[in-house]
Amino acid sequence: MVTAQTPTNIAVIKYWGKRDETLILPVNDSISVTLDPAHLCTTTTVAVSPSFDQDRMWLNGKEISLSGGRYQNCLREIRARACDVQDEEKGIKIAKKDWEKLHVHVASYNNFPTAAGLASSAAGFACLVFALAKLMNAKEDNSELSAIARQGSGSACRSLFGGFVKWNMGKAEDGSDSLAVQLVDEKHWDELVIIIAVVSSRQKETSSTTGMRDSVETSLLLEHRAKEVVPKRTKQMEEAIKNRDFGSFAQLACADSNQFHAVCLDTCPPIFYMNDTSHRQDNQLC
Ligand SMILES: Nc1ncnc2c1ncn2[C@@H]1O[C@H](COP(=O)(O)OP(=O)(O)OP(=O)(O)O)[C@@H](O)[C@H]1O
Ligand SMILES: C[C@@](O)(CCOP(=O)(O)OP(=O)(O)O)CC(=O)O
Repeated sequence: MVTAQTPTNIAVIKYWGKRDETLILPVNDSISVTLDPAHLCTTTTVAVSPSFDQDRMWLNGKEISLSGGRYQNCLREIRARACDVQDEEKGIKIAKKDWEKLHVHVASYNNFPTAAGLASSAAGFACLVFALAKLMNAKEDNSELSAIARQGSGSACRSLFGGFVKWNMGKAEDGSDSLAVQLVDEKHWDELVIIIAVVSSRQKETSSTTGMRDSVETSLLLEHRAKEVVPKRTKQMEEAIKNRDFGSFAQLACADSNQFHAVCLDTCPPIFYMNDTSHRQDNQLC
């Protein structure tokens, strides 16, 4: 049995739009900051036993179906990388080839609202992949694991690292170069404080997956954003982070967030992720 804890991450240059829905390959690079694990995080326990007759998962205490492609992709990819496990003290010996036949049980808890816009899928899939990799003794490093977590939820690839993280969109059709890299670790800018103001803990009306699919199909602004705006803005953001230049960082993050919401509004049917409270707080902050 293995237990892992993974924090969520908040994008300051946002991922919005896929060029491949199955492999979860994005239309632009993105940059995020990973929160302190003491705050918004997922805790996931994975267990294996010869008595389990199928893979099962409980999320926040309720059983969920693992039949969806995203969970199956993560399980399959980690199983393919499983290695021998031997713990003489505990009398455990599992050979590499046995993992194909063994089933896992997963229990996961988010200590913050699920599916409410706080990146529960990011912390959730990163934690699941990390815990499975430890359980099955996979030898891959965190960037390699990020490419697997990405197949659970795009933003999850960035939660495998602390500090500021970049998800390189990559070019390869098989997604092999679409992975996360750490830009700077959590100590680089430790005077930066992130305040999360929860304006609603209700489940969003449009999931990120559906929302970005509609945007890719209908928003011309998305195409302009991905091709013209984000490449330049990503470089500027990397520079602001490297220099701990809060003025530029804040300006770029606000501009990117506003453009993301503009793309949502440019989508048919339009998507609204902000409510009256968010607008009131925006007015106070800007
Ligand atoms: N701890 C977890 N382990 C595995 N999967 C999870 C976990 N938490 C959430 N998920 C999955 O992620 C889905 C929610 O993802 P969704 O992208 O809609 O919302 P979000 O990630 O909270 O918000 P956003 O992406 O806008 O920040 C859940 O329905 C569930 O399938
Ligand atoms: C607005 C975002 O938070 C969207 C995150 O979308 P997801 O990663 O949740 O989407 P899927 O890949 O379909 O699971 C921006 C971001 O985190 O970069």
